[in-house]
Amino acid sequence: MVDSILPVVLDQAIVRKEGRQIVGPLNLTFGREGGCSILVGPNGAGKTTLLRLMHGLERASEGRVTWSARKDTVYARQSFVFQAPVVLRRSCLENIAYPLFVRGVQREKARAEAAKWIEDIGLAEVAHNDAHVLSGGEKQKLAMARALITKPDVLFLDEPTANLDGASTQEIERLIASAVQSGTRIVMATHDFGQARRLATDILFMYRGRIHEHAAADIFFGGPATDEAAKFMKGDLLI
Ligand SMILES: Nc1ncnc2c1ncn2[C@@H]1O[C@H](COP(=O)(O)OP(=O)(O)OP(=O)(O)O)[C@@H](O)[C@H]1O
Repeated sequence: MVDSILPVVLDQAIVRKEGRQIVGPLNLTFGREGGCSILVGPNGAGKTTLLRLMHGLERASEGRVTWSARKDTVYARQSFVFQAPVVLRRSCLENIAYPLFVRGVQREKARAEAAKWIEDIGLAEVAHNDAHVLSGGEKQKLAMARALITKPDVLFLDEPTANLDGASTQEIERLIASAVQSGTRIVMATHDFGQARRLATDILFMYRGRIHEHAAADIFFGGPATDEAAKFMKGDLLI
């Protein structure tokens, strides 16, 4: 078994939709060094498309995305949490255990592991309730636990706290920080600069489908190198 599905390399990767180039060409590598890479940039810059491309939900129209493992391993060892939490028609506990079930882990063992996670996210009392009755913040915590239970090499997060209040955001950020500590590489999009400052090891500033700037978080927040990023940081409209 490989140690990690990383590095992943994007080589001249382009995504076109309806004849329009919406992302790329991108040349990028996410290595094994760990951490939390955060994508920032205006609406429509291509952040979601880039995350989906890496996760295999979009195909490169040109160029390549190359992982350091076979396809089946790559799919098994990465997860994605969307802005709107995805909840399966099952109990809360079974939602969290589900990725272990599909990987062939024995049911009791999977449930025992899920029970630790449900305790950790504060939903033990509703473990056997239908997950659809949870609040938005609770659903997102559930989605995070389900994404993390397999200890993925990489976790993609697309604005995971966009619709959440402060307390729920804090909980999700705790899970993200703890995943980074455990060695999961995070690649995440956010519009929340405070969150980017709290979590990022490096920042990728995206604009019009391209990465305009990629820098260590302290360097980026100390003063972006490009005019576009500086304007964006100031809150100026980028058109
Ligand atoms: N399926 C599609 N068909 C056509 N155009 C698309 C499709 N998906 C995305 N786009 C376009 O691609 C561009 C990039 O979209 P994307 O959602 O990746 O941007 P984003 O940076 O995540 O934006 P936001 O911050 O608003 O979420 C946008 O102009 C969008 O309209």
